[in-house]
Amino acid sequence: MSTFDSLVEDLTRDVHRVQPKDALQFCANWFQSRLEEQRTRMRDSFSHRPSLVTGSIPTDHYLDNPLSPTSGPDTYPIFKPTQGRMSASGDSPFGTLNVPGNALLQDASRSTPIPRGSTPYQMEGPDMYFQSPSPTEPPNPFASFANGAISPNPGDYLHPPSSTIFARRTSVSAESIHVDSDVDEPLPRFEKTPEQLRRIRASIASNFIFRDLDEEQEQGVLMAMQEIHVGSNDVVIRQGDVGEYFYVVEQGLLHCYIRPEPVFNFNGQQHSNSPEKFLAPGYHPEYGKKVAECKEGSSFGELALMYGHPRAATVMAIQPSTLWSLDRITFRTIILKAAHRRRTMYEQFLTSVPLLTSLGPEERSKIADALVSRVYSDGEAVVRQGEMGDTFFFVEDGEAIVTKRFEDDNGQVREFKAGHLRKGDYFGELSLLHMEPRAATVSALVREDPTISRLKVAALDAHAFTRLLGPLGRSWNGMANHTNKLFSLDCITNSQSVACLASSCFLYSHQSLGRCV
Ligand SMILES: Nc1ncnc2c1ncn2[C@@H]1O[C@@H]2COP(=O)(O)O[C@H]2[C@H]1O
Repeated sequence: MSTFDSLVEDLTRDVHRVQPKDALQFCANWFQSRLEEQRTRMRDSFSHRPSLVTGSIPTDHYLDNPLSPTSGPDTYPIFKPTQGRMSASGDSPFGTLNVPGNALLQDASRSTPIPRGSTPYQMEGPDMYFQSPSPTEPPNPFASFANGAISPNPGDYLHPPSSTIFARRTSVSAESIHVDSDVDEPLPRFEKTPEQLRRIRASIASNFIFRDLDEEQEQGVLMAMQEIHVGSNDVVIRQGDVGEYFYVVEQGLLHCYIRPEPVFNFNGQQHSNSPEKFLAPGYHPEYGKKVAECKEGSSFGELALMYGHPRAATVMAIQPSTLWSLDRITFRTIILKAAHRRRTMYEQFLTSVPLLTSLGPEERSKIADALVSRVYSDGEAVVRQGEMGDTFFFVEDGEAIVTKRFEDDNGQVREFKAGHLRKGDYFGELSLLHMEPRAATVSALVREDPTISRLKVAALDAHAFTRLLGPLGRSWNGMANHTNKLFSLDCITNSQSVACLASSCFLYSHQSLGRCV
């Protein structure tokens, strides 16, 4: 697939997911963020080559222009987290961004913090809320490239988040965050009781947004969170607003609504939406169509924080609910750092995988973003023979055993060890390639040697596998055909030792010929 085709495919998926009210603006932002991501990668690869670092990187690879908000009228009262119940306040949504380390508050031309109470101008219509840099100018989606302002900290980039978080979407740079440095401006901290900490931990336990955090990062997140209680019908987020907080639901129920796109006639006049539509089930008279429910353990409000877009939906409490809010700066700083660390770790790992040697750094980077780590206890099965497969795996750490069952001539089921997988080996592609049940069982090695780590695999779902490992299609087929011709193989592993079964006999070869699971 060409780069263009794969970009369009990614964009189409994101548009379907977000269903933006202003599709053109969304696409413009999307492409801009992709461009930034690509520039960031280039900058990264330059910075890993010392000879190129000084003086020879094109200036635009260093540009990361902070947004330049201009004072304007507030459009909404907004609910802001307080240390107790949520309160309605007429303050600017930018007011609470006035925390240490927020580069968004640095107006590039003045280099002074934007005062509390100012907000970007918003063009307001019955169904439209566009951000504009000035009350008199239309929004310029490419402003950060057009004005050419140089960041006060060259090379100070906000890395795009892992695209595995939120289906391979990338971020728009709103704050400059040093993802590589350990020294950060202090993030907000709110003291908590052990009971509160326990409740937050329970609420985020199964939330994938927090999966990449190490202990210290998790601690930072826990301390920065604030408890909020909302009553029925309280609006927590309004579509079109600037995003300030991300929320985790501890208990309760909230609904997300999206207002319909405005419809224009040929004269450019807006049709009023038919009132009957809003009386239909699933519609809120003011906030539009219900698109999602947020229950215990789920979260919302991440999109605007990640991509610098206005809020994509209105979120309203249906029942009294307890939420934990996380401010935008902590969210971006910690979550992005974790994503960056994770990407770097996987990129390094993938360079050691022989199968991927033909791929370029950018392709490896995409795979790195799509991988999800899973850990298995000794003897636990990762895939089972006979089950349909929807995932492909690399062995990230530890070791795995491949076993195969078969019926002997007497009709008895027998099992034999068909392979031993180690770091860098892979399995699970056959059933994805041929849409067949798993040809063998792969389980975590039962360790007798205490120096061997627990089995950790990096998993790639079927969709990502097809998209990202598509370029290897010929190699897969080549391998499969080759091995089938040679041995009528049911099973060969990727290790240097290759075990295979042909007509109930074990052949043992020392070549890496093909695959089994
Ligand atoms: N279909 C949807 N489209 C957009 N946002 C959604 C949807 N379903 C749930 N949401 C959540 O609603 C939130 C509104 O604020 P954000 O745009 O920051 O992030 C959004 C998502 O977390």
